[in-house]
Amino acid sequence: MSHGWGYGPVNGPDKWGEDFPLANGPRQSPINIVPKEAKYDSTLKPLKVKYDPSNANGILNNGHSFQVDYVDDTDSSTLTGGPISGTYRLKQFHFHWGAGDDRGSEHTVNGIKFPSELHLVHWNTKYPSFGEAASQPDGLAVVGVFLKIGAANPRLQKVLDALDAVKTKGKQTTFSNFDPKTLLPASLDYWTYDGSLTTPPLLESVTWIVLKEPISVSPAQMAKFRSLLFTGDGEAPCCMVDNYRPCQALKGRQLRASFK
Ligand SMILES: NS(=O)(=O)c1ccc(C(=O)NCc2cccc(O)c2)cc1
Ligand SMILES: [Zn+2]
Repeated sequence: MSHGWGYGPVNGPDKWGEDFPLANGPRQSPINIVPKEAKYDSTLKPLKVKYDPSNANGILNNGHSFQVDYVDDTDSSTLTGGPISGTYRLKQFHFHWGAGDDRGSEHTVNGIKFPSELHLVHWNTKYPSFGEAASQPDGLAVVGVFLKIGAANPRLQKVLDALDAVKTKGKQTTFSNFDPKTLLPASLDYWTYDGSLTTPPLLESVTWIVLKEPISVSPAQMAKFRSLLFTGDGEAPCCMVDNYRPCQALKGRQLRASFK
């Protein structure tokens, strides 16, 4: 692709392999989760999430999604336990979503797509930085949370209210004092497998931790996600929707469950 990657017919997931050969690698994400094929692993520990709301450090439209960034120069917002060893620091969270409620998530369950999926991105502090960690097989841990259409989710509202200020690619604004733990469902039961970033550079450095229980989102709240643009100011506007990669082959990987 001569132009940047995206989700359109010319630069979308089917074309990413031209510039990013890892697209056809052995541990690509997302995958279809088949609960009956997951192996319960009693040695998996409970997830331990400790976030400091004061680490929230802005919200950005990066042209592919929007993300809320966190200050990650200390261990004040971390993920430990679960399938990972050591301490992983929260770097950012973002979402993927569809043009309609019938699609939008990256992972699927028994082939079912959810309207959206939240990703909380963490990096292993055994490495000096996110960039370094992103190139290591145990460098990143992403917690995935499905969003399901239902009652409006008050926990999402502060994020949604900030979207008007980041409508177009490259726009960013202040975003402070937000604890992403409030976005998690009651149960932290999870599936886990070894995978990759779901966008270029598709690095195979992610321990995926996908929560079984979804959180709710209302149709009106989904409309707020869909009000964003892939395009920058002055460009022909293109709605930011369907920013999800299709499921990739399991290629012999084992999917484990933290619950029976
Ligand atoms: N959708 S995802 O959670 O798999 C995901 C998380 C983070 C990123 C990301 O940070 N991309 C930019 C990047 C990647 C590697 C090294 C870098 O310095 C920056 C991409 C996808
Ligand atoms: Zn993501």
